[in-house]
Amino acid sequence: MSDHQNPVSVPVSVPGCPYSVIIGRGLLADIGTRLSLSPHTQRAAVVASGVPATRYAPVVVEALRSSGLDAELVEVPDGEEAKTLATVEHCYERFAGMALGRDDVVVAVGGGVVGDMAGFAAASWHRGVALVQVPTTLLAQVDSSVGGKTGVNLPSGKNLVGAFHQPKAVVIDLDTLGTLPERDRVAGLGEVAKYGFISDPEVLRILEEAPDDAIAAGPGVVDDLVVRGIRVKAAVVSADEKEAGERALLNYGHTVGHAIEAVGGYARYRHGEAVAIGMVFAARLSEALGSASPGLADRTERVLQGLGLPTGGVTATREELWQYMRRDKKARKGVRFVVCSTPGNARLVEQPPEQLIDKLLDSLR
Ligand SMILES: NC(=O)c1ccc[n+]([C@@H]2O[C@H](COP(=O)([O-])OP(=O)(O)OC[C@H]3O[C@@H](n4cnc5c(N)ncnc54)[C@H](O)[C@@H]3O)[C@@H](O)[C@H]2O)c1
Ligand SMILES: O=C(O)C(=O)C[C@@H](O)[C@H](O)[C@H](O)COP(=O)(O)O
Ligand SMILES: [Zn+2]
Repeated sequence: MSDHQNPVSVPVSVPGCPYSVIIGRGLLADIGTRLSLSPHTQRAAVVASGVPATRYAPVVVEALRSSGLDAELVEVPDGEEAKTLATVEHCYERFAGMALGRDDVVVAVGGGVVGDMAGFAAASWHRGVALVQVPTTLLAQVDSSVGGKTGVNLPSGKNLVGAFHQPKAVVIDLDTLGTLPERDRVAGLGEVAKYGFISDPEVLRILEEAPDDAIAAGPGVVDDLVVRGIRVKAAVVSADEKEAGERALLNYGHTVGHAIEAVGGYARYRHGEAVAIGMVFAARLSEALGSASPGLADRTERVLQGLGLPTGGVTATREELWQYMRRDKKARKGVRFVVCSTPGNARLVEQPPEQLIDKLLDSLR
């Protein structure tokens, strides 16, 4: 589908700050030529952790230096437990040390954790500097790098602090998936499957027909899945940047998923795994409310299990889960959930009966 000669470009038409998502292979070595930064940009803080900090961020730093920028690696602690204000503060201190100014740029190289955390650092440093996303996990390539949701977790809940801050560009180099461990490839497929339930049923067909190819994440099936996912995400955020309506559908499976992550201290589950369990809950809720025809929940479990994603085994009590679900950012008078009627069609429901929610939470054990 795409290589460094012919990358695919998907436009994100957010009013006032449109940008492109460039998807291809071998894109990092000349990334500097792919970004249209301000002519006043002098410095770039390249934020990364873990394997991307040693393997991909140095390539990005070198490429930006070749383009004339004063680029520095800002290494941060790795993993969901490090998606905190303390890590953001560490970034601020490094930005201060390199005199990162208003015309300069933050480049996030890594998974969704680094993208969200460094994105929030960019949104708040000097009240907002330019951001470029270079996602290196499947989850970040198909979801988190696009749309401008940035932020960090608190012990009291997931992504409770943050800002909408759109990137200037997103550069997806699919070759980086070659070093991604299987657990993270599979977790990313949780968000891929989500697009099948809320918008593009063809995604589910692909996951059902070729689960092993999807898990392998080699060239071919995964390229198609990333482009399909990004097209859905770009269309949704272009229509509803700040989640006044339709964007909430991207939260399918997340009300329970985020609660499961938080109860586990952000250490037990990958985000995509927790969302998978949350989608089983959402499908059962959809059926129980008569919003979906019978069979949706069974199909959900089959697809997710076929990919090696968890569909139950939750040890948290319903009281623990409620504590976090009540703080969900979609909540109004009460907790709101995204339900699915048929694959490709989803909507929000207000405050389903608490007894029903309790019964369905128990069913996730
Ligand atoms: N902003 C959004 O719209 C949005 C959307 C979905 C998810 N998220 C957030 O994304 C986060 C989850 O992201 P994630 O699943 O990418 O996890 P992650 O960022 O923790 O990455 C998982 C692990 O993979 C490593 N890694 C990254 N790229 C690698 C590579 N190419 N090779 C080897 N190792 C690599 C990381 O260092 C990390 O150890 C959650 O915090 C979630 O809330 C945000
Ligand atoms: O982009 C969105 O909007 C999403 O909801 C995408 C989700 O996959 C993602 O996990 C997001 O960070 C959740 O947002 P939140 O507002 O519930 O924290
Ligand atoms: Zn998500």
